[in-house]
Amino acid sequence: TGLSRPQRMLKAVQKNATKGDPQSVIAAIDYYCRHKEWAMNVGDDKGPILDSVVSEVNPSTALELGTYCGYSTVRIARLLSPGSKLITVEFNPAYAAVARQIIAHAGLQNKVTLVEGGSGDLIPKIKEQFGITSFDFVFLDHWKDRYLPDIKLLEDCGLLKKGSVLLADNVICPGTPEYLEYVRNSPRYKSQYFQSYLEYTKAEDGLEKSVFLG
Ligand SMILES: O=C(NCCCCc1cc2cnccc2s1)c1cc(-c2ccc(F)cc2)cc(O)c1O
Ligand SMILES: [Mg+2]
Repeated sequence: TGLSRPQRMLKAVQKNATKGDPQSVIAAIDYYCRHKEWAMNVGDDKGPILDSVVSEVNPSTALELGTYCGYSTVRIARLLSPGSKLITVEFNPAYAAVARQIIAHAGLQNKVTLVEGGSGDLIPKIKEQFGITSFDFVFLDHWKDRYLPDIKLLEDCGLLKKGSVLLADNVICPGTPEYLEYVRNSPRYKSQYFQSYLEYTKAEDGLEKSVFLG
């Protein structure tokens, strides 16, 4: 059966990107996915919106749910200040194996902790395992029907504080209707929609930024 799609993407990164240069890793993945084969990275339309929110928050502690091949992990980690930490969670071991190599190719492995497992199982263990009291920034990009239960879990575990910023991918396509309804109507969040496009396509998608009000 040969290489998987993530493995083919990794080969394209190893061939075309400069080791230790996150921007070249991002460019190599975007080129591959736009011209060779589509993949579910946040991509180069939504990516700059992600960048601007991360830069504005400048998080000391960040959480990413849904690593996939590490594209958004690299986008986030390259913007973190020295001493800041990104924890990224991936359910699929094969994806995680590729992501580790892509993150390492970008030279960002010291800023990133990749954890394998389901978000529902891992979130309650984060405080004890990583000594983190709360997250300044959370990027949601995993199972779309887990966005809502998982932010409630983050609240219940005391992992959000006043001012914590949530950024959710795919709120239009594939869509996260229950999540959107909740964050847009809850008095505990101030929400804002950033319209964009589904990665590497002309279909509409967007990111929802929600500030936790405590
Ligand atoms: O499913 C998507 N992302 C989630 C992968 C779920 C794996 C994980 C579950 C889990 C549970 N716990 C912890 C960690 C994790 S990681 C996804 C799909 C599309 C898409 C696909 C077809 C299409 F026609 C149009 C859009 C676009 C996107 O940008 C996506 O992000
Ligand atoms: Mg996504």
